[in-house]
Amino acid sequence: MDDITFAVLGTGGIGRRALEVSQHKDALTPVAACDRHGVAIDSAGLDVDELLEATEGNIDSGPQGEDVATDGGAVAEGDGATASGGVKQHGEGEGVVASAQAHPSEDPIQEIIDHGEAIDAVLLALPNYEHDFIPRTADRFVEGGYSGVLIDVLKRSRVIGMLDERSETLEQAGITFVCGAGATPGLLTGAAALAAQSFVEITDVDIWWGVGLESGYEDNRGTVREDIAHLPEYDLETARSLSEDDIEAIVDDHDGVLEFEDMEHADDVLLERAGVCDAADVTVGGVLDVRNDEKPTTTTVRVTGRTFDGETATNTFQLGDATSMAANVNGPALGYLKAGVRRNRAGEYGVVGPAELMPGF
Ligand SMILES: NC(=O)c1ccc[n+]([C@@H]2O[C@H](COP(=O)([O-])OP(=O)(O)OC[C@H]3O[C@@H](n4cnc5c(N)ncnc54)[C@H](O)[C@@H]3O)[C@@H](O)[C@H]2O)c1
Repeated sequence: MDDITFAVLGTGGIGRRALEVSQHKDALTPVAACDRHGVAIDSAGLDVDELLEATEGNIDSGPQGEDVATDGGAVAEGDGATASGGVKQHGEGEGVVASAQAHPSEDPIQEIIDHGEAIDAVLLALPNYEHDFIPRTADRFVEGGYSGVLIDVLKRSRVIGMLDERSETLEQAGITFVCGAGATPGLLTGAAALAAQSFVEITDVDIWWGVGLESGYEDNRGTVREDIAHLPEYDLETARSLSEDDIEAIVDDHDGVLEFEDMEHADDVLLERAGVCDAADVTVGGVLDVRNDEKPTTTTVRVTGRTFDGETATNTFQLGDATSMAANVNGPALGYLKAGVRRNRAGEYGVVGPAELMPGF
């Protein structure tokens, strides 16, 4: 496969690690990266080591007032450090602007769109507090004349429908949109689609994940906040308005271990749109331990079905306990990105999920 140039929108917990993991994948050249404060663009390839080093301990994470939902995204100087989202601010400049390759921007996403012709794929590692933030960002790429791959690692089922509504527009623009392509949904959805191949009828898909995040906690506060929204007593709106102290109090109340059941994770609709099973047959839950790096439970996908010759069985897929969330989100996201580029170059446009990039059902 020829070289692939790509951009990362959002250099938070996920986006930074995506840049790092890309150094270990063949033929991937990161040419642009932005957060809500600024943008780094170099068509010859970003110096990832410099960018990561400069932004170490300087992650601009979490929601900031209303700006997360705005199209531009930039906020006034100084806003971030005091906002509820909490900027880890140890260097000069907020977020990505601490890198010598980056400059402050009023509208960093637009700057990347304006360089779209030189970018084969764009990974959207953006927050998901506003359900339509990622779909609206896709609209901006269409309006800006972009034709390439867009890929996200979103979690919520309802966003997939919003992307589906845009399928025709994306197709006409020549965009291949790979949605829900992180770990879950993403890697585990693809694993379920593969495990389903033994069966002619699927009765249940059960996804149970474990994440130990002690050393990654600081860098992944955005994800922890979004996960809190899945607890029965919270929703996206209430989770978004929590202060850092509120989040610490919730974590303390649970002794650092948050357990989730029946999560609204898009694995369900992504398996349904691939024809594997009904969304209602898919359950997702898991355990997040922010005080240990060891996983509190082994991540397991169980696919139960009936074979053509009348047997009922369960195919099981497990992740190794030593694989981190960063490894399980970013390896697959970049792998799916490459699969998306292959489709795009073959003239296949529109919305596609991770299960559709596996053997057909
Ligand atoms: N599918 C999976 O397995 C999986 C796993 C983990 C995280 N995620 C998802 O990944 C996403 C990112 O998570 P994270 O922990 O990196 O979050 P984060 O809060 O650490 O990072 C978000 C980044 O987006 C930037 N941003 C916000 N608004 C912007 C704007 N308007 N313009 C430009 N940049 C903007 C922020 O500055 C920050 O750099 C979340 O939606 C999370 O749910 C998915």
